[in-house]
Amino acid sequence: MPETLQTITPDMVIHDVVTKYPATVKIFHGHGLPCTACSVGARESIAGGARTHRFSPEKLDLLVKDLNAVIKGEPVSVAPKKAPVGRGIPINVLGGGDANRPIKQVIAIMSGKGGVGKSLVTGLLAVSLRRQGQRVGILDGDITGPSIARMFGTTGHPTKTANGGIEPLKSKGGVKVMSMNMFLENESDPVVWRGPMVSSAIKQFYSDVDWGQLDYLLVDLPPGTSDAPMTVMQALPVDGVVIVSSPQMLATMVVMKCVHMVRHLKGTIVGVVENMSYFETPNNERYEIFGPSNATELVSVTGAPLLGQLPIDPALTSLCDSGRVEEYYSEAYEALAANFVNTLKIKR
Ligand SMILES: Nc1ncnc2c1ncn2[C@@H]1O[C@H](COP(=O)(O)OP(=O)(O)OP(=O)(O)O)[C@@H](O)[C@H]1O
Repeated sequence: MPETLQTITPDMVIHDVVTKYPATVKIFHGHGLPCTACSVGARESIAGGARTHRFSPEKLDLLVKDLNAVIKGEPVSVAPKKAPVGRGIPINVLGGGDANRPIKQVIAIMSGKGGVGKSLVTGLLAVSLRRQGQRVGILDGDITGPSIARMFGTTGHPTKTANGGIEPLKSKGGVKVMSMNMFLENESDPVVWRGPMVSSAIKQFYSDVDWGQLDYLLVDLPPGTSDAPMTVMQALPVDGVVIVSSPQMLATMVVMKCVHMVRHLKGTIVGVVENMSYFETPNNERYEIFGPSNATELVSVTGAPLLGQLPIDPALTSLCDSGRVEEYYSEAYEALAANFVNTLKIKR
């Protein structure tokens, strides 16, 4: 039975309306109300937004009438306007569910603490997904500390495509990569930018890059829960978040901060990964170098499945440093990629 439509009223929060009825985003913009592209829209009512933008009562009535019309598939009084990728457009509204969009799933990889191997896990997950025949891109959202391009050995500067977009660099194995390093004269040049410039670069990496058709765009977020990762989460149509942690109590405590942040932004944690779980000797003996696993706890605090427990492997460091991450093979990463794909199939 079709779901009963709820009548949209001026007191409803803009975020709730566009989350429930994504078609309304273009109507808000058609009426010249940009709240869906602004962080205020996450908590502002339709009437409040209209007040801020000096709508007359009649104009507000017309907007509400059109919002109700569009959800019923009836004609509206304005030309629906394409909404910019913006802060107030909730996670999933721009993304999920549209089988025709060129990038099927945008997944952010996040860690509360720096150095737990988030970038490495992003890179190796992409490698394994690619081996399984998936079309994968990596957007290196760590603008001030990018490492993805180096890991894949993608050198050179991106060029313009025929339609004016930016062509991402492609790794040997076919992973499309976009990273700030590609725009620097020297890889070691620092990017000394304030927050707004960082967020603008990240948005451009999403919207101006010609990603083509992708099954997964993995976004390697900057570490922590500060302004930068929050911007990524708000600026891009993220369908889900994978949290990477390591077996330390401290890391689990910090994971809680990620969980709160993702929930605050109304996102979905699709899985957790425990990196550096153990070291395995050539005789298959396992040592838990950083202490016993706290995967069970990770699952319980996030409410998301454990996608993989990854070993410490000294071979990785030299492969990453020499841009040969795609030469690495480990069953643990193949299992991670398989779990990732299956989990997202279920979520879809
Ligand atoms: N499982 C592992 N085995 C061996 N080395 C690892 C493993 N995981 C990560 N490393 C190494 O640890 C270092 C830090 O990893 P990485 O840069 O991926 O961490 P990060 O969490 O993304 O860091 P940042 O906080 O700077 O973004 C790298 O040199 C990486 O090669």
